Amino acid sequence: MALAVRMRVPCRALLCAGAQLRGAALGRPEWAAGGGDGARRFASLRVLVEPGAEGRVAVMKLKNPPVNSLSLDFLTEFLISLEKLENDKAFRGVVITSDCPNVFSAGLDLREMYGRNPGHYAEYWKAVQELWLRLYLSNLVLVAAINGSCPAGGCLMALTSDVRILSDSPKSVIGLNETLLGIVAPFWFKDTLVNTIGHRASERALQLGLLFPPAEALQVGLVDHVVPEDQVQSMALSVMAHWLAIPDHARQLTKAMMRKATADRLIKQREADIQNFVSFISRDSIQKSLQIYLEKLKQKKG
Ligand SMILES: CC/C=C\C=C\CC(=O)SCCNC(=O)CCNC(=O)[C@H](O)C(C)(C)COP(=O)(O)OP(=O)(O)OC[C@H]1O[C@@H](n2cnc3c(N)ncnc32)[C@H](O)[C@@H]1OP(=O)(O)O
Repeated sequence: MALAVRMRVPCRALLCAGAQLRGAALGRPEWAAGGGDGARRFASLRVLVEPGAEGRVAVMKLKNPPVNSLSLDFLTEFLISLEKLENDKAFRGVVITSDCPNVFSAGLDLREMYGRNPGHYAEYWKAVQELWLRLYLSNLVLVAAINGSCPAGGCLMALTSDVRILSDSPKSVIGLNETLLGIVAPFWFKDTLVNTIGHRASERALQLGLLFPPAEALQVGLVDHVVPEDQVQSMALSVMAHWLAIPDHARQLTKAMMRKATADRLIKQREADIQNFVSFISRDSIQKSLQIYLEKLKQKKG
């Protein structure tokens, strides 16, 4: 039974070791303990982890300004933080939120997917897979407190949570908008969406690259609650308390039962998925689409 509850994801240790090496190579400290909570509060450059009330819940704040794009450095730091929390038996739940105003996460970092070499694309995609697997199969209760815009990879990250709370703001749009960039959401992005909002709604949302405003996101089931911006965190903690009232072993086994088949589809073909990504993203036509999209983002500023 313990084996079933504690599902491990292969290659995690390797990825984390890689991250530590990368950080060390950059000559900066990996972790800084801080504040009165001593060892329980820790931070990397891009992820702040604070213990919440009663110490059973941690709040992870994404801090990769300006838009919390999921760069390789960010992903590796996030995975190390998550592993620390998973390994600390005191923690039963994590609220994931953003430290950047108006943006939860802008999704995958386009600069990691444009103008690089195949080896880099492969390393990056492996880290993206790892993020999804670790979050999707986490034994912790995960609540996404989505306090801003949440496109593409940001939406994928939120979809791995057990509950999503979205701030009621015109900036807080959420969805898998990959087609707008001329790229295609991989099957495991699609599976995660289908498991959340169903097949027909996903088909429409994915083809049109829809970014749902709060009321529509709630209606389609992409998020569970929409609340005023200043209540996102308190709502997340109150929902968390409800989920923590369930015995961990029963909840964890149920979560695994619901999610394992979806995760296994990727686990069984991780290497092929990496190769598909590398050949897709390396195509001249895809690189051109990304270039145009990046230029549009820059022009938007005027
Ligand atoms: C085979 C399948 C392969 C891939 C799957 C990919 C999934 C993805 O996640 S692709 C990424 C999709 N993301 C988006 O479409 C979001 C793009 N960004 C935005 O729409 C906006 O930036 C915003 C998130 C709504 C925030 O808007 P705002 O606050 O007005 O900031 P900006 O001025 O737009 O951006 C500031 C700065 O950040 C850069 N940037 C924005 N998004 C990304 C990103 N995803 N990756 C890298 N960089 C990003 C933007 O270009 C600006 O850069 P400057 O250098 O300051 O101009």
